[in-house]
Amino acid sequence: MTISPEERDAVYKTIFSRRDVRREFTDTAIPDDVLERILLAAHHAPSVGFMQPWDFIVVKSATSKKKIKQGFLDAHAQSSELFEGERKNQYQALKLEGIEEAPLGICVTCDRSRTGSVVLGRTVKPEMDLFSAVCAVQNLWLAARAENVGVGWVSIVHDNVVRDTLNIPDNIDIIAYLCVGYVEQFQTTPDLERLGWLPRRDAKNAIHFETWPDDNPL
Ligand SMILES: Cc1cc2c(cc1C)N(C[C@H](O)[C@H](O)[C@H](O)COP(=O)(O)O)c1[nH]c(=O)[nH]c(=O)c1N2
Repeated sequence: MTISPEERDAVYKTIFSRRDVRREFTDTAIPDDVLERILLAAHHAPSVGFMQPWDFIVVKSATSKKKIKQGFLDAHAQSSELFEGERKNQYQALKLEGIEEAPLGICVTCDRSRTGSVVLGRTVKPEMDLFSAVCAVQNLWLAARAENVGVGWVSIVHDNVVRDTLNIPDNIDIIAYLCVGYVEQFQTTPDLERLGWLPRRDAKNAIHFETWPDDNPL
């Protein structure tokens, strides 16, 4: 199957216009067929040894969202102590989640023992199963963008809060808590760039040939 130039352009458009969404969610419900397509795309991610270690927990209840939001507030307060001076003020002014505004939460997990202890491709790099679950997150994020649905990743919550709220067993790793919903708009630049937290690194400084450069520019 060949991808036509128009289809290729749509893929790049999706990649470059994907954003982490934290504030622009609307309450419009996501139709079941749209959610199914997004989750099916996530489920078709590559995975080490084809172990497909992920599960997706769709969270709709206001009670669960409230608990996770409280977990965010606690972790955020702790995190802000790690920044100093003006940087701390800047950190505290950022909106870094849309847990209660988003109509859906999706928790992505990883079952590291799903297909037994020896996994093709994981034998010398044990973290490959976790990376596979992250590939599922990226598929989900891009498929959502193609459906004009926004996604925001919230990692400023301790795992135990998400685990207790969603009844996730101890042997299952928590990879991501995602806020998902239709949005008023997708920003053209990342919020952290637009608000002066960090600039986008020049792509040409990230791409090297043959060896690690002597002087690796930012
Ligand atoms: C693993 C991981 C974890 C997080 C994120 C991303 C990833 C990949 N990001 C989103 C992140 O800030 C964002 O992707 C970058 O700022 C780039 O912006 P765009 O995604 O291009 O809009 C994120 N954003 C946020 O507001 N709160 C968070 O807790 C996190 N956590």
